[in-house]
Amino acid sequence: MTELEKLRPSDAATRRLVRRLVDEPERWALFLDIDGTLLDLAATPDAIQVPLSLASDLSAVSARLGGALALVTGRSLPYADGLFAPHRFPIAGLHGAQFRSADGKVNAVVETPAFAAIKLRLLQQTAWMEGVLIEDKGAAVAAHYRLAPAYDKALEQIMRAFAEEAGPDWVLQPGKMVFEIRPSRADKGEAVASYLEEPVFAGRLPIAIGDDLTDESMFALANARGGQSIRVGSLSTETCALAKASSPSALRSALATIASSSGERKASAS
Ligand SMILES: O=P(O)(O)OC[C@H]1O[C@H](O[C@H]2O[C@H](CO)[C@@H](O)[C@H](O)[C@H]2O)[C@H](O)[C@@H](O)[C@@H]1O
Ligand SMILES: [Mg+2]
Repeated sequence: MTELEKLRPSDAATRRLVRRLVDEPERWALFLDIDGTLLDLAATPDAIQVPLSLASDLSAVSARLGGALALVTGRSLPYADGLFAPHRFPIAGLHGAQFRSADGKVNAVVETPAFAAIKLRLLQQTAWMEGVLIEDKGAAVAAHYRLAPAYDKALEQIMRAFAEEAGPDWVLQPGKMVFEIRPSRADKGEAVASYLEEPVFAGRLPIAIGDDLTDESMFALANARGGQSIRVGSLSTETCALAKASSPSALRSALATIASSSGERKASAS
């Protein structure tokens, strides 16, 4: 049994991922969501834990793919950078509204004074909701009710009204125990499409891996381009993802296997 087989990830979708990226690294481009996909979900946005070897594993997998690995997240770009420093990946933050190319160029929506005023009123209007957390992400804002599920409906109403008031440049983005108001000009699918125009990614088949509603647009894009899409963990809503992985830890173990198999190809091929 090869080293690769001893480190077998825990489910079929991640096993296929390992096979693909080990046997044909020149063929694929990898687009990874962060929360609920690379990282286990936590009670609050800042309570997440980044496993020690994850950043270096991601860097090794990126090297194996010739740099064709991007993170596509609802987190802000600076926040996502901080999770994996000193490694710097191509990152699309705020669900695609902040975009850093493989060559480091950044194109991002900035908040307006009117949006800043809306965020302030949101804080004031939800101050009484014990356990609701407002996450200010600059050109986006998230209202979390993971610690206060009873406020789900009331919070949705408030966020819907503010999204309306913010106008066509912003849109309501529901997620796991969260309602967000994010810039409407780009979603994760459009971010992946933009990466696929870049020399590092061009000509490769996309593999999009995510866990939440916001990832459906990149699953659809990957599927439409003849690539693969994997939904991680459990979510009650329908998905267009072609495969399911059991958990972020199953995905992390697959990435560790790929990272540790530098140079090794299919045993039978050797
Ligand atoms: O697109 P992602 O990288 O998955 O980011 C989506 C949102 O993730 C964060 O919220 C979620 O994770 C939190 C920590 O595990 C959890 O407490 C919360 O309930 C989840 O909704 C982040 O706070 C958001 O800004 C992201 O948009
Ligand atoms: Mg996620």
